[in-house]
Amino acid sequence: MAHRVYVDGQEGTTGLRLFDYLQARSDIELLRIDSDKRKDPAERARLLNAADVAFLCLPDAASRDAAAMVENPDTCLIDASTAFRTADDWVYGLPELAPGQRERIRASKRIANVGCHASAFVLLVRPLIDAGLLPPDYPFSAFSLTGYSGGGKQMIAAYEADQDGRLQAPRPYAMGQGHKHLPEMQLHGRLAAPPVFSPIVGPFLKGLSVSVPLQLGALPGIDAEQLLDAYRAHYADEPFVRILPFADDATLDGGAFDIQACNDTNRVDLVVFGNAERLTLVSRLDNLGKGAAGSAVQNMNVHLGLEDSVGLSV
Ligand SMILES: NC(=O)C1=CN([C@@H]2O[C@H](COP(=O)(O)OP(=O)(O)OC[C@H]3O[C@@H](n4cnc5c(N)ncnc54)[C@H](OP(=O)(O)O)[C@@H]3O)[C@@H](O)[C@H]2O)C=CC1
Ligand SMILES: CC(=O)N[C@@H](CCC(=O)OP(=O)(O)O)C(=O)O
Repeated sequence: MAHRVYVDGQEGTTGLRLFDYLQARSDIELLRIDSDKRKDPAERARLLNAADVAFLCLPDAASRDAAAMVENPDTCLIDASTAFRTADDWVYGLPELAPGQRERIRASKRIANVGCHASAFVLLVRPLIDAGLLPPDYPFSAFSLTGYSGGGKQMIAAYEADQDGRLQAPRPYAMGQGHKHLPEMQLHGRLAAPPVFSPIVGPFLKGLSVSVPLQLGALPGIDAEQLLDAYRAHYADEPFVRILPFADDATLDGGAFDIQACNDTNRVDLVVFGNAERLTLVSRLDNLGKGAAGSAVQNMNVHLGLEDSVGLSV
């Protein structure tokens, strides 16, 4: 029998992308809300409680309201917002996080999907901390370059309407160190303190890359190959994680890193750049794919006991 699936927020950026993934599947029965009722609490509550899996593709406050509407103990919620990513009674929706995470996602009815910047950061640092190669109190920092679809419908509209070209240069933001992904970066990265985090939005739709610089002088005995070995061991059986060989930037992607190379896939690429003194750990993913809707589908697959990759591309 098909799994009944409802997308609350079906006309938003993440919701539309999820629809693309789900519509094509014969094992899914999509429960649709009439467009003019999409903010009607009674209709939303009816569909949320009729679903086996309900995706919340909503702003944080609306996600909290939606979660409170669910009375059916069999409804599994997969929330795309920031609302529950560090909550004790929700499971972090990153199957690759650590041993046992897939089983936790399978067993839980409350799955908090990842933040796009946060997942790209956590996938880089967590295996190295778990392997004892980086200390949790290392003074971490990270840059993230992202496409404007990460800001949802309003930011997409602003970029599409940019008549005077003011948005055509990259724009750093959240410089006051209050970005909403910092708590999940710290908790799920297992860091002693939040990183210094510098996101930058650029004039392209999608694609995201996080860079984490490392000063090897502060990490005696550590080199790039050890870090790559730890990635290879940790991600050995992961269908969506690709470890690139140690790189100098003159050889990869024709001389400049292509942060859109994972677009339209659910893949994340990890690469280590640098020399014997200084390294940069770099990840890239599609912020709407592995950073949002693709990852939400992967979590649903895991929860339902299916192969991670059903309906997703690498
Ligand atoms: N875009 C991205 O790359 C990522 C987004 N996310 C998260 O996913 C969630 C959705 O983001 P995104 O799709 O980008 O946002 P959008 O603004 O594009 O879409 C949000 C949708 O939610 C609807 N909505 C708002 N309030 C309510 C309500 N009270 N009841 C029902 N529907 C409501 C909106 O309705 P209307 O159509 O009327 O505007 C809109 O369709 C957010 O929490 C975001 O932080 C997570 C990872 C990445
Ligand atoms: C360009 C841009 O604004 N991007 C968003 C991140 C989008 C994302 O990951 O979504 P969550 O809000 O669910 O965490 C930001 O940095 O806030």
